[in-house]
Amino acid sequence: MARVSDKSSSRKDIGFSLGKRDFGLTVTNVATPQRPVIAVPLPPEKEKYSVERNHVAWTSVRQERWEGELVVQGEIPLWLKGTYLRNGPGMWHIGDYNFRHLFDGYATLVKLHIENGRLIAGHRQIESEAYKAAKENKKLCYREFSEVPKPDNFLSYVGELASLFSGASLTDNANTGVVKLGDGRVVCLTETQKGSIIIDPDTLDTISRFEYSDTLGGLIHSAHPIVTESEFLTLLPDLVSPGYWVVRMEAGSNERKVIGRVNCRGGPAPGWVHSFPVTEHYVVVPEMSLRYCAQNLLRAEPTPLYKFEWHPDSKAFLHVMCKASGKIVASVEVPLYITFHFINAYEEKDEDGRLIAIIADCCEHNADTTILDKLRLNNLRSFNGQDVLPDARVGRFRIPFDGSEFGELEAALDPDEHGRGMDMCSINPAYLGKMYRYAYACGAKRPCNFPNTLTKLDLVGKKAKNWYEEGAVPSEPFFVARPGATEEDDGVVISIVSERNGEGFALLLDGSTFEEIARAKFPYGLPYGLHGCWVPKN
Ligand SMILES: CC(=O)/C=C/C=C(C)/C=C/C1=C(C)CCCC1(C)C
Ligand SMILES: CC(/C=C/C=O)=C\C=C\C=O
Ligand SMILES: [Fe+2]
Repeated sequence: MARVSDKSSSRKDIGFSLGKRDFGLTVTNVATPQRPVIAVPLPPEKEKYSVERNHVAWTSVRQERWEGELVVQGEIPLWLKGTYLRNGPGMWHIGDYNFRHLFDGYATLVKLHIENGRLIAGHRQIESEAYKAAKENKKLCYREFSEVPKPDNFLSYVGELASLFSGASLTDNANTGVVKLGDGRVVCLTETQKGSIIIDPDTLDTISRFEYSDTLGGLIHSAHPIVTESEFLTLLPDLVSPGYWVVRMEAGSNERKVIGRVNCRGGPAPGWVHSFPVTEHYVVVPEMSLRYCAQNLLRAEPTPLYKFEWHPDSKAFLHVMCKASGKIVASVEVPLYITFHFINAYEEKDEDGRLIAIIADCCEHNADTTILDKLRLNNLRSFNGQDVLPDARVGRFRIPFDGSEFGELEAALDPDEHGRGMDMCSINPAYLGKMYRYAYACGAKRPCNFPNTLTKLDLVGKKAKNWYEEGAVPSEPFFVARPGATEEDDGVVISIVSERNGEGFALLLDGSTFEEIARAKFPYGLPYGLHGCWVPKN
């Protein structure tokens, strides 16, 4: 078993209790955790799929924060210097009250600081207003993805029902992703604009809310902006006059400026936009037929589609906007689709170098909305060996530039290559918006109820290579390129794995061979997390 050294045992314990269930948080001394690590014995073979209620992936993080050095098995390349940060909803209860959906949890940031082949890890809760209010009042005070405060405490805490429309009751629980802006600031994000929170990548301290200094307004945005050294691009859905504002914020600024606007072509509201892709010159604006729903926003009890509504009759579209002019240069109807995550996009040229189409790839759930409800915690916690994860594929859109009304959607490779599970993708960032070959994602080794493999996709060779360990739930494989690399897959892939026995480890795979190069055990398993970023050390 890996040893764990603790470099912060003198830190003061400022544990607190969220209601009756005591978290005993902020225990930084891992040698004497407040609760023993519960080593759940592996069930006998015949019962190996007995209901997994206590998988650490779906269990609230056991301490508010921890930091220490991990023992590394294998070898971390010496060129890898920096901090991997991963964000995600890691605390799913307030006292005895349990949240329902994976996306409801309060944000848990994890760091892996890597230097000279050594690894210092840590995790910490983000001090959003929503989290602090829950701690102080021992109850839900803001609207989360599916959770809504009960009228009495909601009214007493925030004031009035109209606060929904002003945004005052919406959460700022920045639990989806984390990005490093071109100016070095590190920001945690979710789908509400107020849930943009600057953190310190070394200490994981919450610094302040990221205030957008413009007057663009709106309450929500895409959870996945496109961030480069020079800019931050995002989409602001307009729920009043259905459409999307495409906006750009220069590195170093807090002011977003409008590039252009897309009006929706179908339905009563914009389609949900969790992410979107760009090419070198264009922004692709997806209009899914899973649309925001004002009625569902107001509901106290979630529906199986949460804040959304499925409108297949309203059709599905992809719009292409020129980044330089803001003009819409193509807008096509496409087959119905469901995606959280676009992978990448690029411009297709003919032999004379003329642009003939845009190719956009995503993790596509076969236009089946049930994936959203499959991510309910009760479902995730009740795996009993049944193969209940709906099929997904790498959906490849082709948007022709010849004035056609329709675009195409096909699987980019045989979905059986990755067990027909597909989500949580990354690419080599140097290939953003460009023709690319490789993507890394989570696939499925069936039977399963959640993606359980790390998968390297070769979109040219139409093959996938999968990493799998029984009972393991790995998070998004995140690619970090080797400085000076000339091959697309020359780098490492980082993931954090939660194990069935309550343990967990950081895992490094070689980006090219997809073989394990190192792993380092945490003192205790961490809950599942969503998206990460890399903060290089120069
Ligand atoms: C964790 C993740 O991937 C998504 C989180 C999404 C959230 C928190 C969405 C919140 C929303 C509301 C609280 C009301 C308005 C609609 C919507 C943006 C879905
Ligand atoms: C984890 C996930 C989907 C898994 C499906 O197979 C989606 C996460 C979305 C938010 O980031
Ligand atoms: Fe996401």
